[in-house]
Amino acid sequence: MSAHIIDGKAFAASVRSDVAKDVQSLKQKHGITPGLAVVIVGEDPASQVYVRNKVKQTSEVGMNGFHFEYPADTQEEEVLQKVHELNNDPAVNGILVQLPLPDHMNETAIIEAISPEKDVDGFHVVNSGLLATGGKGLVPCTPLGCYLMLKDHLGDLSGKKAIVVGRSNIVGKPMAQLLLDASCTVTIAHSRTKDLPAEVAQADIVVAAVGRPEMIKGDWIKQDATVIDVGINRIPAPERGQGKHRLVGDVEYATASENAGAITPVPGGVGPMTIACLLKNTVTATYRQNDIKK
Ligand SMILES: Nc1nc2c(c(=O)[nH]1)N[C@@H](CN(C=O)c1ccc(C(=O)N[C@@H](CCC(=O)O)C(=O)O)cc1)CN2
Ligand SMILES: [Mg+2]
Repeated sequence: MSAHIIDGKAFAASVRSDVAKDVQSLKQKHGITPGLAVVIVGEDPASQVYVRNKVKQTSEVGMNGFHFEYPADTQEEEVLQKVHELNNDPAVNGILVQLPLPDHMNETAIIEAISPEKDVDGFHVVNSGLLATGGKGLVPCTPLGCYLMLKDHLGDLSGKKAIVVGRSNIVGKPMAQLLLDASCTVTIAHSRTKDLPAEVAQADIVVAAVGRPEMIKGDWIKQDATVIDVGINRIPAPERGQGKHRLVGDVEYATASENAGAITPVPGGVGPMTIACLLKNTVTATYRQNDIKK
């Protein structure tokens, strides 16, 4: 049977609509307009598209957006200076520095310079520590989006076997923490995992975040499993014409759809939820900074 398609685009629209209501209420009841500052360094075309969408959606939900662009050869010190300025700006409730940064910059140093209360990407070590210890921090947007889609589709996740393929600090590890927190039995798989097909075949929930096109084969997927595909890979598509490309995920979508109970598409799955959760985190940060209970 063909899997249910989890429509991340529609779900993201509903998250944004809830965010817009919260923003309206913050303005009316408290006279506060949440502000999100986005910093981008360099000219990576994909990053520029993501940042443009972040800035556009920030204003669509009624928040103030602040956008700072730096050329690729900017010194790290200049970006750190901007982060310090934004940390001290009361009109700014959320700060994010778009990744990846140019090679000469120390990504960790820049992320750690962001005030944890304004770190709406949830990448600061204080926020990862809070997530790991069950505290109330800010949760990275992509895993938060995956988690919300899983909860919406499956309801109670407790007791389910979940596998997260990929162990990055920004997706794999926080995703595993969220699933563990929801009482799943969690396996984190990576490039050294022995017999990955056998590990995947046991999972009720598969989160693929390896960044390798269609690496997870459809026939590995257990019958009726829920598959969340974080990968966004651009591959050549000569069938569409010379020099053309298409997007695929980390999961072999067509064959996985035959076994899975539900699956996220690429595009239109996890990607749109990343930006919706960024806006959600900015509202959460604003509530907390102003000691307002929702
Ligand atoms: N500071 C951050 N940097 C990066 C993050 C992040 O969360 N914070 N995540 C990614 C990029 N990203 C947001 O920044 C992002 C990626 C993809 C999408 C998205 O909507 N993708 C579409 C397809 C778009 C396309 O055609 O290329 C989809 O999946 O439908 C949104 C946000 C790395 N950097
Ligand atoms: Mg992300």
